[in-house]
Amino acid sequence: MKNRDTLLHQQHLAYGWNTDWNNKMEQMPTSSRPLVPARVIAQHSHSYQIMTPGGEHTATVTGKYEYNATLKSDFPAVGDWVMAEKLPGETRSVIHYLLPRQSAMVRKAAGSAVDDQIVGANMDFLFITNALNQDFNVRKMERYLIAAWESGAAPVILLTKADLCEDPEAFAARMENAAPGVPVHLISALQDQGKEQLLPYLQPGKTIAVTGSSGVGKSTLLNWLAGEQVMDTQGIREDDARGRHTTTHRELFLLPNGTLVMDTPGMRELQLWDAHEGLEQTFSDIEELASNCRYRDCRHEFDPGCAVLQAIEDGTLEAKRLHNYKKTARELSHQVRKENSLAKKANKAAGSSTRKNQNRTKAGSWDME
Ligand SMILES: Nc1nc2c(ncn2[C@@H]2O[C@H](COP(=O)(O)OP(=O)(O)OP(=O)(O)O)[C@@H](O)[C@H]2O)c(=O)[nH]1
Ligand SMILES: [Zn+2]
Repeated sequence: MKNRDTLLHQQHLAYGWNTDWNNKMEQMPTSSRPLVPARVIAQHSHSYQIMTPGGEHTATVTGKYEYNATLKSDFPAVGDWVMAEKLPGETRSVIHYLLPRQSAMVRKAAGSAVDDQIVGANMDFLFITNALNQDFNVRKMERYLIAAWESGAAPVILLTKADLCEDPEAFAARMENAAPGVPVHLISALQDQGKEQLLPYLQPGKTIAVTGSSGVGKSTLLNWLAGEQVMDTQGIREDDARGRHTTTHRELFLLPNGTLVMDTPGMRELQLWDAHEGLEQTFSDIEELASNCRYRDCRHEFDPGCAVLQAIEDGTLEAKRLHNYKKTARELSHQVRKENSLAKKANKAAGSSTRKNQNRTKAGSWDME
């Protein structure tokens, strides 16, 4: 029995617990309850799967947690570390509070400035995938990059299905231009090519989220990295048509080498909102040039002494890239205005019920009393 406990304890440690998390836990208010740290590995509509020192448990949040939560993002999400209490004699736990997130992918609920949802938390790396077929789209990748920079995780671009492309290097070069400072890797899961480039990310205890549009090969990639079938792929779904794939639903997997990988939804569902920091990082080449424009509020249009236009003239910057930058900046500003006015309307309608929101504590800093 002793052995088994030790093993499970190690298994828990393998889910990414480290001294940083231990410090965060120690900064939390003390509790008289026997709380242990656990990591959320799947989210269902009313419950979670969590990995505790005693193995995998089903869990729900306490009533007090629910009462204090005002935003969707206050609730645990896949990848979160929570403090949980085991229910006696059961493989079930209750979640008392959340440890402050180190990084988070946020999905804005459409039409609401305040109600955002976390689609993945505490990732170290974000693999942004794009397939080297008709799917290849620089502009789409720029949007993913903005979200990635906003999340706090380090973005890595994977160009998948390299076997389908005549000149993959040319596409890689285009992507590198569009993603300054972001590593770009060419891979083919089907032909087992390029895995060695991913080894620096595949470290024990590190968490990698994989994102990208449907069909780019995310599931195939995860299975390839795992060296076994951990995800259903589209090819397989087609074979067993009538919903026979009712395997237990998991969103955070432990690879045999100790790396954690997370499956996240595509960006179609991820609205960009108030992402100006991410915009600046995604277009850091333009931001850097702009710092040399004569006027601080240069619009890079017809302005004299514009370093950005000069770079286009010199051929060191693609005109298309400036075009994308401006277009995205406009979209973001438009989105912010739209959401703000919707939020104002919602606030008016809600009246006094928003008072609770103003008093709420920040996500991750739950008061234990
Ligand atoms: N030629 C080629 N095809 C691939 C490769 N990787 C995946 N595919 C194929 O692309 C299709 C989609 O792959 P999936 O892994 O299911 O894609 P996904 O991104 O997980 O799709 P969703 O689950 O819809 O998000 C399947 O038919 C795979 O066999 C690759 O490296 N080369
Ligand atoms: Zn300028």
